[in-house]
Parts: sequence; structure tokens; C-alpha cells
Amino acid sequence: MLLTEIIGVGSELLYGETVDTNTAEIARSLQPYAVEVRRTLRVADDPEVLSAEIGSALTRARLIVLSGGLGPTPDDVTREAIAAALGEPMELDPEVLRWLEDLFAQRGWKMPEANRKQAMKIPSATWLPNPRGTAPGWWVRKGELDLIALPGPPAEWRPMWQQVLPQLGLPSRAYTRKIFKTFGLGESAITEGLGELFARKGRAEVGTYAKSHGVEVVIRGEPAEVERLAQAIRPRLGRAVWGEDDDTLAQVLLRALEARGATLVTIESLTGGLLGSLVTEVPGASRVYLGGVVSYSPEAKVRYGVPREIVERGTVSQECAIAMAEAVRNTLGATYALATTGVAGPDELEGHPPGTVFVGLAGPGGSTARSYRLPAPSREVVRQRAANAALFMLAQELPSVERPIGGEVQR
Ligand SMILES: NC(=O)c1ccc[n+]([C@@H]2O[C@H](COP(=O)(O)O)[C@@H](O)[C@H]2O)c1
Repeated sequence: MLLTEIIGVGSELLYGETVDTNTAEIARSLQPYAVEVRRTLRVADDPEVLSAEIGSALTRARLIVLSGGLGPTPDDVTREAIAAALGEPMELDPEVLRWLEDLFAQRGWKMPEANRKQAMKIPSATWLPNPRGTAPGWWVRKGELDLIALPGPPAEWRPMWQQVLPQLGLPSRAYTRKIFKTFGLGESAITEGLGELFARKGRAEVGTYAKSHGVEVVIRGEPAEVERLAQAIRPRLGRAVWGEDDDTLAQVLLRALEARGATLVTIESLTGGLLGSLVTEVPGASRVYLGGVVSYSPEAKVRYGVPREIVERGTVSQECAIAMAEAVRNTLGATYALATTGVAGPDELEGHPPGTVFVGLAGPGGSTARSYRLPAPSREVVRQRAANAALFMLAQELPSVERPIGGEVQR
């Protein structure tokens, strides 16, 4: 297999201020190819260290991909480091210099002297045009070696990489990936349920990954084997599955609501608008989502129409979740209303520990609520989980809307 190494360049990646996602994303994009990513690393903006690392990668890898360090400032040293590692001189390309000057001129500016170095390259490199910035990349092809230098910002390098990747002529491998997205089951329950299907080795492998939208079951490997495993795994996950592959919960829910000509409103307490935010992330949300309110204080809940005696009995409760959903459904006149109330932490509220969450749902068939005791490592995790729990609850109820949801509180 063709050995590959990927290098993220930038001191900020080593200070822990910026988390390097570039090397992971580039590695992921190589999955369809018969290449072996042996090493990914992060290196400081230091020309000596970087050229030593490139030199060492050159002794092993036939494909080296770098991202970062192509900017105009003195700490952008990737070009110099590659030149040193390959023992080639850097030359100014007058055409690229003109392109850069024009780019600045179009914005009504004079090109700063510092940007001149972005027009420098070594003889064995060809330019990779950057459609979104001033840093063109390099493609060095030398004997059996391909070395690609890309800028750091994902918005810039992604289109450049998409352009060059198919041109590298990498051998392909039959590879595919199937993802089942679930909610409400833990990783261990899922792996137990999958039993012998939970293959870690062989022609395809199965993995589980816990996310705020639930556990993802990922099957990757040879297409025929992935298909066989997917067919066997899907029924074992049952009603916990809400989507596949690139689906998001909000997307799946909005699609289902739109197909029924139904509309949605929200009322949020502990999630403070997160639920509305997830819904409105989806293009075309306005066809389904009428709006929502954040009723954070007890008094706000009363003002939005929750009976005062319910609020006085406690806002962290199923009856309050239901009353919130019914109130906003009446006010805004939607088919369905979702409500969140609970305790994000770190303090408890009304005697309930962080992670206590109630989701209320009101619809044409009646109202119901679900209660959750979510793990509460942080406020953020509880809030994310609570918003996703609300989306999942309605998505799961929808297939059965023909029957009444039931007027009583469910456990
Ligand atoms: N009924 C609700 O959902 C609701 C409203 C306001 C605050 N809280 C919770 O009360 C606690 C204290 O809130 P603050 O940290 O915002 O002061 C937190 O755990 C928070 O999540 C819950």
C-alpha cells in the first residue's frame, strides 16, 4: 500500500488553542483509496523543525500532504521548509505575483510587500490555484513522490484538495461506509444487541460513536460485506434509528413534518433557543417551523400561558413540559409543539440534579411528555442532548400520528 503522511503546520495547533481537524479530514478523504495513512502529525511554525519532519517523511512516504503555513507572515514557513528538505531553490513566479497584485487591486488595495513570498515556488512544484484566498498551494511531483502543500483554512484548502485529489491517480479500493444514527440507546446496549455482528476485523468493521444526537453505528469496508452487515444490523437497532449517513435529526424531522403538511413551534427553558437553532439550521425550515419562545424564568412561563398553579408546583416536571407545549401550540397555532424544561447544571434546581430533563409534545392527538436522566458532565452536553431528545421524540412519534398520541403522561 502506498504510504501516506499528513502534516498540520502551525504553532497554534501545539498550544492547544486550535484543534487540528485538517489532518483528520484529509485522512478521511483518502479512505476510498488504497493508501495507508501511517502517520499524521502537527508541527510548529519553525523552519528547521518542519524541514526535518518533511525530510523524515520523505524517507518513508510516497504521498505527503501538508496544510498550513502558506500565508504571507514571517511565521508562515512551509514553502521554505519544503525547499530546504528537497534541496531546491525558491524562485519568484512573475505571473502569480501579478495575480496577487490584481487580487489586491480589485479590493482597492496595494499588495503589501509581505505577500510577495506567496508567489515563490521551487522548480519541481506546480501551482494549485486557491479560489478563496491569497495562498496558492504547491504540488510537487518528483519521481515516485507526490507532495501537496495546502493552506490552513478549511474553506480555502477543501476546494483545492478536491481538485487535486483525483489527479493524483491514487489506486482506488472498494470501500464504502454505512451509518445508522440512533437515539436513546447507550453504546454498550447497542454492542450487546449486535452480538456477533459487532465485527472489529475482517472485510468490514463495525464501530459505535456517541454523539449529542445519539449513538452512531458505523459499518465500513468492502461494499458487499458492508451491505450484508447493514441488512443484519438495521432490524436489531429497531425504533432507535432515526436516520442514516448524512441525515441530521432536524432535517429528518422537518422532512417528515413537511410530507404531512404539518407545522412546528417550540418553547424552551433549559435549552435557551438551542432547539430553535437546530431546526433553523436546515434550509427550507420556514416551510414547517413557525417560531418559538424561550421562557427561562417561571414568570415567563406564566406569561406565555402556562397555568400559574403548574409553575408553582414546579417547572422541572412532566406536567410543566406538557403545559408549556400546549400553551405555545395554542398561541402560535401549529400542528405540533415541543417544549424543553430541566436542569443543565452545575447547580440543581427545585431539588432535581443536573441532567433531569423533560420534553413535552403537544399535537392534534393530544399531549405527552418524556423524562430523561441524562449524564451531565457539563451544562453544554445536557443542553445539546435535551434539544436533540426533543427532536427525536417528535420524529419517533410521527410515524404513529394516525393514532392518538394519548392524553396521559408517559414514563
Ligand atoms: N425550567 C428550566 O428548564 C430552567 C430554567 C432556568 C434555569 N434552569 C436550570 O437552573 C439552573 C440554574 O440556572 P442558571 O445557571 O442559568 O442560573 C441550571 O441548571 C439551569 O439549567 C432550568
